[in-house]
Amino acid sequence: MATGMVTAEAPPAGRGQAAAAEPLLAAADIVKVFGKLTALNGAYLTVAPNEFHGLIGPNGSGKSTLMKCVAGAETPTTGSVRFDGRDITAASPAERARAGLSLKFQITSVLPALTLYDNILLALQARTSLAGLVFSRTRGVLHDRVMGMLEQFRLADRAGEPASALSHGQQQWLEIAMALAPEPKLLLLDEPTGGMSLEERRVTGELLQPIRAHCSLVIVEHDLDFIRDICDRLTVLDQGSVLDSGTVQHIQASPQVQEVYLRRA
Ligand SMILES: Nc1ncnc2c1ncn2[C@@H]1O[C@H](COP(=O)(O)OP(=O)(O)OP(=O)(O)O)[C@@H](O)[C@H]1O
Repeated sequence: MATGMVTAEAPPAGRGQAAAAEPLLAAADIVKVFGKLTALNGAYLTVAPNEFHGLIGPNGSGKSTLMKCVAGAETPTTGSVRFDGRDITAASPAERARAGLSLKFQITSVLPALTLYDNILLALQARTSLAGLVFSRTRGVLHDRVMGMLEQFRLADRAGEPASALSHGQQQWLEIAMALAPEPKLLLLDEPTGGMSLEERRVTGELLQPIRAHCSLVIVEHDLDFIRDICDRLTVLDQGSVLDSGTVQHIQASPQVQEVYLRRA
């Protein structure tokens, strides 16, 4: 858990206050309208390099929609998304991936009939250009990277088995490994511990910690204990707007946040 000062996070520049240094991700003033429904109404999300950031809020508060606006799966009606010094508001999901954004959503993308090894290899090759595949000494390099990812997620001894043989939790870890294979700067996870046992959740927290050295994380989760344990900062959405954003300690002490969660308990 973070041990920094108990401070609320400033809204991003453009909402009245200048940010101290440019964050890795700054989604600002995001509005998303679906027909007559306003799913996001001026939401924002700011993430620093190497930060683990949790996005929480009641059902239907707009968490997944905000993640999709960051990933490019949805286009904001208005607002802006800056990533690693670039405005990516209009960039395609593929362009965002090349810029260093990687996402794993609730719906799995593991290919169950393929081995764990080939699932990771495919994830690596998907981000490697054809020229890179043809001209580089790829096989050996990619082999080391595939096995490295499998080892990091405690799956190396099962490399040759089909992904369908894994437990639900292990499939989630394989998919996180696939999302991390292209070495992104920011990983987006939407409810990665859904359907996991308590022990699998605990291990998931352990497996994620080392990525902090080279990658930031935005994670949507309903398990507040899990998110409090692994995140540095939290943003709380309610009815499409940010209720509060700041360190875990700040959010835990926030009267507005307590009011929303108590109101719905
Ligand atoms: N493609 C869509 N078309 C129409 N309405 C949508 C669409 N996607 C989301 N919504 C609506 O937008 C609102 C926010 O949905 P969203 O899935 O972002 O919330 P959430 O906080 O992730 O919810 P949950 O915790 O239940 O997953 C909801 O009312 C939802 O029904």
